[in-house]
Amino acid sequence: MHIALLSRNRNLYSTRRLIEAGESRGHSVRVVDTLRCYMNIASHRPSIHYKGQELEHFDAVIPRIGASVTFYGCAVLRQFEMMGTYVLNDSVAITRSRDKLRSLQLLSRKGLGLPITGFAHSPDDIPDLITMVKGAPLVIKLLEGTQGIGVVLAETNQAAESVIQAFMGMKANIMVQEYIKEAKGADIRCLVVGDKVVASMKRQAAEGEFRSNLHRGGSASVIRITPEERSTAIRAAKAMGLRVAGVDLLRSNHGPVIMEVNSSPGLQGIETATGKDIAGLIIEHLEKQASIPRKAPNKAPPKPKG
Ligand SMILES: Nc1ncnc2c1ncn2[C@@H]1O[C@H](COP(=O)(O)OP(=O)(O)OP(=O)(O)O)[C@@H](O)[C@H]1O
Ligand SMILES: [Mg+2]
Ligand SMILES: [Mg+2]
Repeated sequence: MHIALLSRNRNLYSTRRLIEAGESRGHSVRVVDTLRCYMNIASHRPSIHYKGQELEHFDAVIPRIGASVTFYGCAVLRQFEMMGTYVLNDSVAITRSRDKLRSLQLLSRKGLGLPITGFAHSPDDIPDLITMVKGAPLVIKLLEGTQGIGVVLAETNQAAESVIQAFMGMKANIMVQEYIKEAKGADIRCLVVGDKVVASMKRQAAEGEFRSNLHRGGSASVIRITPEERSTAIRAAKAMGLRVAGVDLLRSNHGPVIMEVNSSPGLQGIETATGKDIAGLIIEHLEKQASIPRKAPNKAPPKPKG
């Protein structure tokens, strides 16, 4: 296969590993810088231009689209879809995954477990909002946050109220969530490829910290997940329409609850923690999927609603 790897930087761990895995399985892999793609969208024959030339035909595209380039990256990916190219995760699913509220609403509709989560616009509704998520301690999250930045634990209702007021005053979009105390600062990352969890790891927050993000000093280790956790992760990826996803779960008293679903999950942490060749498994999945004949080149497979 000739594979396009949409990525801003070929030196990133995940990008390097996917090139390595693709080439070692006999494929050619070209790194295409997402932000250097441009296109004439009104053309009868959709195509993509790149650094002065038309891009060649690819059998498959692996999108690695960072949160800061979601909008442009998804437009580029959509163009590949219009050209009939097989994409590992499609643009609609990636767009959906980048909106935390929309994702949680969709997962809730599918009956998946979530922490009690609320959101509101008006400062007048703050006290009610706090009651709705069962009061402090509670977690307040910026919808656009990443790497644990913008995630705050409020220990009292009073603290919660002032933090929410402050965020609202800054016109920041937030959600308020029940604090899953029993998770004890740990979360579980399940890496889903196709309809399987191919690897999972536990991330434990550093001493005195409740956020388990590796960027916040958390540490990763291998973990055995329960059948319920496994099926929750698979159902979550499916609900989002993602073929490859990083599903983050918390172990709560009422079973696994989903925190978020990532559409470009990093490979470094999970490959290091588990010693598994995840990049290889992704390429293997791509080989199987891209070879399935698709009916109309311009039509993407059916997608879940929302
Ligand atoms: N409701 C909650 N109860 C307990 N701990 C939580 C809760 N929400 C978040 N956390 C902790 O805070 C960490 C960061 O939260 P979250 O993953 O939602 O945001 P983020 O990491 O900033 O977003 P992203 O993963 O997209 O970069 C989680 O990994 C988890 O350890
Ligand atoms: Mg997170
Ligand atoms: Mg995320």
